[in-house]
Amino acid sequence: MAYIEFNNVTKEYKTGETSIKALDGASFSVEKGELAVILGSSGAGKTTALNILGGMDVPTAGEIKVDGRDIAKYNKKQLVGYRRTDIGFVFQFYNLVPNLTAIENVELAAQVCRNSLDAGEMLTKVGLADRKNNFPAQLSGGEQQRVSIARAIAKNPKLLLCDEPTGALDYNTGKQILQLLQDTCRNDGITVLLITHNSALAPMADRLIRFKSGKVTEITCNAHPTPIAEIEW
Ligand SMILES: Nc1ncnc2c1ncn2[C@@H]1O[C@H](COP(=O)(O)OP(=O)(O)OP(=O)(O)O)[C@@H](O)[C@H]1O
Repeated sequence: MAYIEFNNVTKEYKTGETSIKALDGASFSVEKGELAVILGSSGAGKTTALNILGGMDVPTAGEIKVDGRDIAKYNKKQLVGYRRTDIGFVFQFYNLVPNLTAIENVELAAQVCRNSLDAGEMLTKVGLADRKNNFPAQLSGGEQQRVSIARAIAKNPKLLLCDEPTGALDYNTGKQILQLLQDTCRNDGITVLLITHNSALAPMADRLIRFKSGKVTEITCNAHPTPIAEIEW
């Protein structure tokens, strides 16, 4: 059994008479320690799949196994615990607490986890040791995203889920962030799932998962992923 098993998952949103199938029998798996890139056009169901995998949303039907446990069967309390301890999120717009410093933002996340890692060490890892006492407004977009990655990995999560993490960044800054995510996966053994619109990033993946109209239309495994530094777009 794979580390992540997303089996025949459906998510239907009903508003009045109309219903939208954001996911329509989507299936994929990811092995432990892999970097999986999720590609697909707008509205294909990528964010819905990631949110369900992260315990932020629940499926209408289907099975979602993470490390052998079916999280689709979790009750609300179990989902809170799962989100808190097992999942690190990185979003397009950082979502840092504005009136806390960089290190306080990382500590805040680490405090709620049992096996959390040292906040200062995580900021050093993402190259921000000398900016730890700055507030988010004093940091550039790329630096804020580094803090949000430090915050996510300080939880020592099973999965690092990244939804368009470079969507708000320029080319070079975005590339540095992708390098950091690739290094985190390689050096720390964290399983990383990364949503992007940029199909040029496909070669950086151990596994490429393509979504279309709520379904997974293609899964490709790559034995020799390309270092992000060698990818141009
Ligand atoms: N809460 C919701 N209520 C109703 N429809 C929703 C809701 N969330 C998502 N949808 C719909 O489900 C479909 C899939 O959305 P989703 O955000 O997962 O796509 P996506 O592939 O992540 O798109 P994008 O790349 O633009 O972020 C879309 O048609 C969207 O409008």
